[in-house]
Amino acid sequence: MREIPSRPSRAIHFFDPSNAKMAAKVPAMAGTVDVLLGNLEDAIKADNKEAAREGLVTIGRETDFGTSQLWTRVNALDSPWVLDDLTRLVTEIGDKLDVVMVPKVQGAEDIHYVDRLLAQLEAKAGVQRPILVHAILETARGMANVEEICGVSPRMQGISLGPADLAADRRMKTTRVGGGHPGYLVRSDAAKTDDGYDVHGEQTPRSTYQQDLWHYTIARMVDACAMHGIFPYYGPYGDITDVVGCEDQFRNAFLLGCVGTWTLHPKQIEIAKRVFSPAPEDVEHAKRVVEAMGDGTGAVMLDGKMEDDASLKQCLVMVRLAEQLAEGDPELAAAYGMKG
Ligand SMILES: CC(=O)SCCNC(=O)CCNC(=O)[C@H](O)C(C)(C)COP(=O)(O)OP(=O)(O)OC[C@H]1O[C@@H](n2cnc3c(N)ncnc32)[C@H](O)[C@@H]1OP(=O)(O)O
Ligand SMILES: O=CC(=O)O
Ligand SMILES: [Mg+2]
Repeated sequence: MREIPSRPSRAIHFFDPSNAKMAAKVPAMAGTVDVLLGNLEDAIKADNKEAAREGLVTIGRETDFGTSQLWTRVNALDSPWVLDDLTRLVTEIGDKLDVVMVPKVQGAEDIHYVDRLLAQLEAKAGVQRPILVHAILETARGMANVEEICGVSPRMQGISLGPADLAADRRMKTTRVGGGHPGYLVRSDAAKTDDGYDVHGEQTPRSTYQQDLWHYTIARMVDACAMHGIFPYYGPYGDITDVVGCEDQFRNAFLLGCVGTWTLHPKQIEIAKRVFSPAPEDVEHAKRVVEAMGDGTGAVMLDGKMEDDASLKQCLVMVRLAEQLAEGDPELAAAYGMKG
């Protein structure tokens, strides 16, 4: 493969194939969410690992996924389950499986191993196209090696941030699954008083602004992915009830360059689809810039602002994403004024 296929993947929706109630919902979700991911790793009880694997084989065989992709997250490479996960899934449903997500990737050697194993299993099972690989960025060593990981195999489809494991591995002092922390903030200066400085803000309140714990990590991941032509994603937002905080975290990732996110609960799917589809007003503006820029060179004024080759390129990113999403979604096509 010379180029990783770019398909909509705004929401990578996690389900537990060993949970009968959840698994029963999957066929009806096919075609409504960009990616359905059968999770075999964390969040699946050790006693249910085999049931989850077999549940995914059954779902893979029996479900018509329509426009949705089927992904899996296999167990970690140092676990007793991963060899059977890969062997069973590729030989039984390899033709349906688009992407294998590999957790806790440390370096190029992990991807080499999965790459070789997939090639052997694909050949054995007669799978006609390569199954792609997606790494989770959730160890400090993986973070240090992120550029190398992104470029190590032509199967590399993308990378997701794994904020929970990464926080633990880095020994961050948080206890959450993704999202921010109220203690990670900056504070305005203390006012000077006759007695010195009003450090507690008793007379002159000092404003605080919560900072983004994940800014550095996401930005570095985005650069590493862009450099190698693969796709970056935010990961889990564990506070299912905080739909507002979830939307903000997703939007930060979208603005920084991510193409999608994980969804852990059905209520996060709508948020992900909305946030990772460009806003119609931004698409409208981008189309006007493209129109105004003519052959794409020089500088023009539009609404009092200078536009040139560089802003045109940003606008083309927006328009092309909108066109891609409009192709499979009549409602978005209408909102963008594009052909569905
Ligand atoms: C750090 C990491 O690795 S994150 C990735 C690993 N974690 C996961 O994959 C978690 C996936 N999600 C879940 O397990 C669940 O959503 C939980 C445990 C968070 C919450 O589950 P519940 O307490 O059952 O949620 P809730 O009661 O709101 O569910 C409402 C309905 O949605 C269903 N549902 C919940 N989550 C999902 C899901 N991910 N996919 C499909 N259906 C789901 C429930 O079965 C329930 O169905 P019902 O109305 O027929 O009873
Ligand atoms: O697997 C995801 C994480 O945040 O850890
Ligand atoms: Mg993890």
